[in-house]
Amino acid sequence: MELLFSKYQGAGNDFIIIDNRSNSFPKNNIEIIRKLCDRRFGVGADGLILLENSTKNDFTMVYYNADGNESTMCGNGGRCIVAFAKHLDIIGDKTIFDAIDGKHVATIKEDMVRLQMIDIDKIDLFENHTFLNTGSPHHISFDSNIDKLDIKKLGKKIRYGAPYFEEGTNVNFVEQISDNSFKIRTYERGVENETLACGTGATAVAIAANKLNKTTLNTVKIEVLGGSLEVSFKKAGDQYKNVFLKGPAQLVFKGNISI
Ligand SMILES: N[C@@H](CCC[C@H](N)C(=O)O)C(=O)O
Repeated sequence: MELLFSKYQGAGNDFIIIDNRSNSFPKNNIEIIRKLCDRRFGVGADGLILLENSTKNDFTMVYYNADGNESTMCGNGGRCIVAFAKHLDIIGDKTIFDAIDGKHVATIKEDMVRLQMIDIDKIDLFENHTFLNTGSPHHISFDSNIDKLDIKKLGKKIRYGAPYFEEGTNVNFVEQISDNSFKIRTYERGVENETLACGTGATAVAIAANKLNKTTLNTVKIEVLGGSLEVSFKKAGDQYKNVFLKGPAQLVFKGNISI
């Protein structure tokens, strides 16, 4: 079978995106998804995303990690699928789409996509880390010199350790740069390595930083290895609402591949 795909990247977090409105993609074949994401034997990507029909909104996003398993929300993937839908003329400059964690509103202007994320009302604070779910689970620890860290080794230990075990978590190492900017490096579950950016991770770090009084501002800049992201939110008591993730989402190339 010949498969038409597009490859997108958002701050260096890269995805294969496929128009599956015809339901012809073999979505239960983990091996095919894994091979397509393989950087030597396939197209190469951190994840694969299907654009499918929605009965209520513009489209549905279905997300798979590079290991072939369907996973929870992907913030950068969500921004990239908005750019893809716009390139397909499915949407204009605004959209509402469905994803595994619910309905998402987004806007696109040139290659910048601003995506609404879920509201957050539960943040677990521990002595040396913070844990919260922004559509995907995130373990966050603040450090002084994250450039020096072996993210793959440290991240893997936390991802497979207690209390996460097999289900796992994404792991973020964070360094404060200024009042409202932070540098982060993320180990992603399902890629099982460091990626150049993680959107749900950037969102989690911005909210954790506010919760821990590391910033009092409600627009936070997040520097990642692949570029810059911006997270804004409204704090209402213990809740964080109107959470938005903003950053670039760009087409890298399109192609056909036999599967
Ligand atoms: N890259 C993502 C997160 C994708 C999901 C994650 N790997 C998981 O399984 O939790 C993002 O941009 O949010």
